[in-house]
Amino acid sequence: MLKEAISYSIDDNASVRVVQITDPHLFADPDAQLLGVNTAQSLDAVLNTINAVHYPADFMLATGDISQDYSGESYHNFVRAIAPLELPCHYLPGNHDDPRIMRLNMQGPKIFGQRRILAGNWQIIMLDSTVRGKPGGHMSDSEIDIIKSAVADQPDRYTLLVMHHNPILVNCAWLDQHCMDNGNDFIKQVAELPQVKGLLWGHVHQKLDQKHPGKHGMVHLMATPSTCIQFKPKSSYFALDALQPGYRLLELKANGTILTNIYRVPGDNFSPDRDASGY
Ligand SMILES: Nc1ncnc2c1ncn2[C@@H]1O[C@@H]2COP(=O)(O)O[C@H]2[C@H]1O
Ligand SMILES: [Fe+2]
Repeated sequence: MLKEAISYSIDDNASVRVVQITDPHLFADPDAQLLGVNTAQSLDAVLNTINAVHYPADFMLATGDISQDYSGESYHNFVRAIAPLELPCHYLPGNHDDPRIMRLNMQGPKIFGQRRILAGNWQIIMLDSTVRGKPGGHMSDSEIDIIKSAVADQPDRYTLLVMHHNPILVNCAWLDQHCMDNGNDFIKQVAELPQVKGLLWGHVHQKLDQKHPGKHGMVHLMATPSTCIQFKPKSSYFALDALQPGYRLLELKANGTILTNIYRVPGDNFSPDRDASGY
């Protein structure tokens, strides 16, 4: 595993620029909807918005729940949808992805499932927080071992840890039951590593930007809106938000700091069924 890293030739004193999209929940059927939103069309709208802002990204991170129906075709639809951006795409599984079907079908010259990305002064580690058959997550000891050996292998690189599930609660009781169930312990362990500068995830279909006091400085904690339906923040029961689909841009600077923000599709073309009680 460790040797399987994808390297980008980016100068050590240059920033690494990343686009993150997450939770597209695609179907084999391009006309299918999730709670009233055509997820293929909302993904296209996000990708068109990313294209329009001409962010000089080096690569894209796709952080899970690529599929909603576990079909191989849904992954082919994803690969086809992102092709016009001509960006390398690194992916990891969410609770709605079957890792085997995902690996088999997320195929293309610029599609990567490798665990490690080396770029500029940074190492990005793609983690699997899924628990087979469950919506909630867990960061296993073997995943934490991957982090520790990757950091030991590249001790002079700043490190961004990327995963699907939220390691901290988002104050939505209905949703927090599906969090990473050992998130506190996970954060405690990785905050001990001076190289770790940020944790990035999806799953909660809403924006979150917090700082966690690590042993060697603040660690960014970042969640990114879905490219389809949005969950209403701080709602104890299942509730959708009228906010539009979104994505995140990150600039991983050569000095280890992270500049980042989330952005949303303009207009209000995507309004979900607000009476929906779940899926
Ligand atoms: N009404 C609900 N109550 C609890 N969980 C739900 C509800 N609706 C959907 N979910 C689950 O919560 C998960 C959160 O986001 P996911 O897209 O991973 O998949 C979702 C479903 O598995
Ligand atoms: Fe999810």
